[in-house]
Amino acid sequence: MTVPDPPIVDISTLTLTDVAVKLSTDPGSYTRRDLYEERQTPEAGIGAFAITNIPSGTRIFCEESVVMLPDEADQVEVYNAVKSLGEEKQGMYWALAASTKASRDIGWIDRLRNASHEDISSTFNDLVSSHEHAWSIYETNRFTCKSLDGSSRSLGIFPESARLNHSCSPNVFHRYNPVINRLTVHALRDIEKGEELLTSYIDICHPTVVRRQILKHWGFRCRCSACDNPDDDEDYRRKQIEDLFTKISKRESKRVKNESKWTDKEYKGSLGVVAKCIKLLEKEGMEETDTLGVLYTEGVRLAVKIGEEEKAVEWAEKAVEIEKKCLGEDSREFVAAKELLEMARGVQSAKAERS
Ligand SMILES: C[S@@+](CC[C@H](N)C(=O)[O-])C[C@H]1O[C@@H](n2cnc3c(N)ncnc32)[C@H](O)[C@@H]1O
Repeated sequence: MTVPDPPIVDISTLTLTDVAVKLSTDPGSYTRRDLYEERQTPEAGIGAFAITNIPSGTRIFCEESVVMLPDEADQVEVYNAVKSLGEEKQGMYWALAASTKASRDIGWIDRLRNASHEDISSTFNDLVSSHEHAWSIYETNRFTCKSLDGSSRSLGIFPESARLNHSCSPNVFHRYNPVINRLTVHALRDIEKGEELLTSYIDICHPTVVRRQILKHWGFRCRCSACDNPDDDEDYRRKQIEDLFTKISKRESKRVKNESKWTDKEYKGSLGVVAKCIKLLEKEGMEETDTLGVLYTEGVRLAVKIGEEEKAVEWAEKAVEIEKKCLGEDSREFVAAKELLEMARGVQSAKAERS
């Protein structure tokens, strides 16, 4: 039986007001220094370490940016933004790590020279060095900040969260939340006292060789368990996951173009690919919003479409759990997942009443 298209909640169409009216409290801005401390690590500069057991889903950071600039900002704009900060925030900025190499693009140096109306020749070298230092800090510590509708991207510096080192098997999850204009960091699993809090700077679905290549940007070689013991099986599974994501997105683009001609068989085919990928992700313990969260949501849509309401409700419940754990109840993803669950339950009860 083919049911009519359900009222799918597309999170990109949820407006700020839609989400804001569902929020009752302002989360404030905080870092849970009762849960972690910063200290020097042997090889990775400063890191953040749990000083007590931290349960899965705990929000550890909820931080405002000190600098947030459009994606395309250059060295001059970054430097000017930093110099316009108050003394305390500037101090926090300059204290951050600077690991990236100088950019090969030197066009900004001409722009800097042209922008100055004074004779600065004697201090020009120092000025260029300061710009390069500000840029390297920016490049080392920036977090991506997407607008609510996902149409624009900025880069932000959040000086407390910037102390989080990287792992390809992370135990915390970071994401800029445009609803509350904060970067949030949540525990992805139960974290034991003494463990370092590690987030992933990159898409963890890539195999080791690709992850290493991307991580060169930050000037280090990752020593996490996935990179140090690159087990062929694990790498193969990550590659499989990456390929399945590509397949799912290709099928989805094809469906959008041929919506009216898309048959039940094709919906079932897509559901099969999604279910396979979900199984692999569950096995790998990749339980983030960008991996399992996205797939559960896609799976619910397909399962409802071909009349597998029980599966749809099961996955929608899991999607709600994942969004709550990774992003919290004040995220649009959580709100959308709850609405998806209500929709799936609604379709299920309507079917039960009919039969
Ligand atoms: C955002 S900062 C993280 C905090 C930094 N350790 C500090 O001292 O402020 C990123 C930099 O930390 C270091 N880093 C992060 N994760 C690392 C890792 N897994 N192994 C070695 N160095 C790492 C690299 O120098 C990287 O460019």
